[in-house]
Amino acid sequence: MAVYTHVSAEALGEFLKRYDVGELVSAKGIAEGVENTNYLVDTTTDRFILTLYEKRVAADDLPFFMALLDHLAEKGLPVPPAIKDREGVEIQQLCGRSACLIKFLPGISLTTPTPAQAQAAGAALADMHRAVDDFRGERPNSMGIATWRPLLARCGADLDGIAPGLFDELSSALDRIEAAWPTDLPVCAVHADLFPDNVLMRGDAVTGLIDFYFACTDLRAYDLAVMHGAWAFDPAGPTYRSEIGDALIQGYGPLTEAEQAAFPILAAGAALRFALSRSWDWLNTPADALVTRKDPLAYVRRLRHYLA
Ligand SMILES: Nc1ncnc2c1ncn2[C@@H]1O[C@H](COP(=O)(O)OP(=O)(O)O)[C@@H](O)[C@H]1O
Ligand SMILES: N[C@@H](CCOP(=O)(O)O)C(=O)O
Repeated sequence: MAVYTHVSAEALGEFLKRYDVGELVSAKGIAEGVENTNYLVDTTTDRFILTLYEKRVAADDLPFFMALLDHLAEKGLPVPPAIKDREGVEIQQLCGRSACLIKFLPGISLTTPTPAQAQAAGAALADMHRAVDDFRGERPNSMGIATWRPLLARCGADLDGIAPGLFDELSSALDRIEAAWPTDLPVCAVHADLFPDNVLMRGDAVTGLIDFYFACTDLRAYDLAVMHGAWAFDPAGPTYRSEIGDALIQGYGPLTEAEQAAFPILAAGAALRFALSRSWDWLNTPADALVTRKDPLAYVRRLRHYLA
């Protein structure tokens, strides 16, 4: 459930008057998602997503995310830019939160992708990386390799409550990953969280890349490595679906030799990143919270696969 902040019909009707989007017809809270409050909003002229940014998205980062979305939309990518109000403003305040009215994109979020869908999604990631060639915005990765050791330390011995020996296992995985992490690969603006649920599709066609709230400047092959872990395994983690992994990489197109050589360690790093962030959430989200906690062990299993 991802409606943390309730927006009354009166407040929303008043908010929409800033825009040239007609009158409010209906608004429904969207259950999917974990980070922000999202509403599906219908007006007399169109359909939109209203997002209120909750504590995990820093207000200072919103200009980077919105500039990136504007840049990609101008290049024809299927991403949802924020709608500008009559004065050209994208980032607003509503109910005490930063908020944006966002273009609605058609399509459905994937759960179990087919090889053809994985190929199309890999190609869409490559399109994005080409399109940011002339994007000048920069944002350090707030969940990048430099943050993994401090996060591991913050989780600490409590990790062993998730699975016996987990702290030691993640510590030695991090030692290996840090020692082998490449520093000289091509860097660009990356999505950094392009899981199947962040890709909207109709059949085998990508109709939307959404949820850019981890986007940052990092190794471009790391973006593909994040996708590889998220797409090419069964959800619980132990079974690698090579036909999906191959289709994703084929869709993305050729990596440099150095990127290919580094790919297993990048994929291990990505698996560790999600094992750690999910572990932190697991340990710090009450079991009766509105949000469904995601299983950290699904990413520990992927980590074992990449480091085997
Ligand atoms: N621009 C959009 N167009 C259509 N649906 C969207 C759009 N943005 C979000 N959604 C829907 O809302 C859900 C949650 O959005 P998401 O950005 O993933 O939330 P969160 O940031 O909280 O994880 C998505 O799974 C999708 O169904
Ligand atoms: N994709 C991450 C969690 C981030 O959540 P999102 O709803 O913002 O994509 C995970 O699965 O751990």
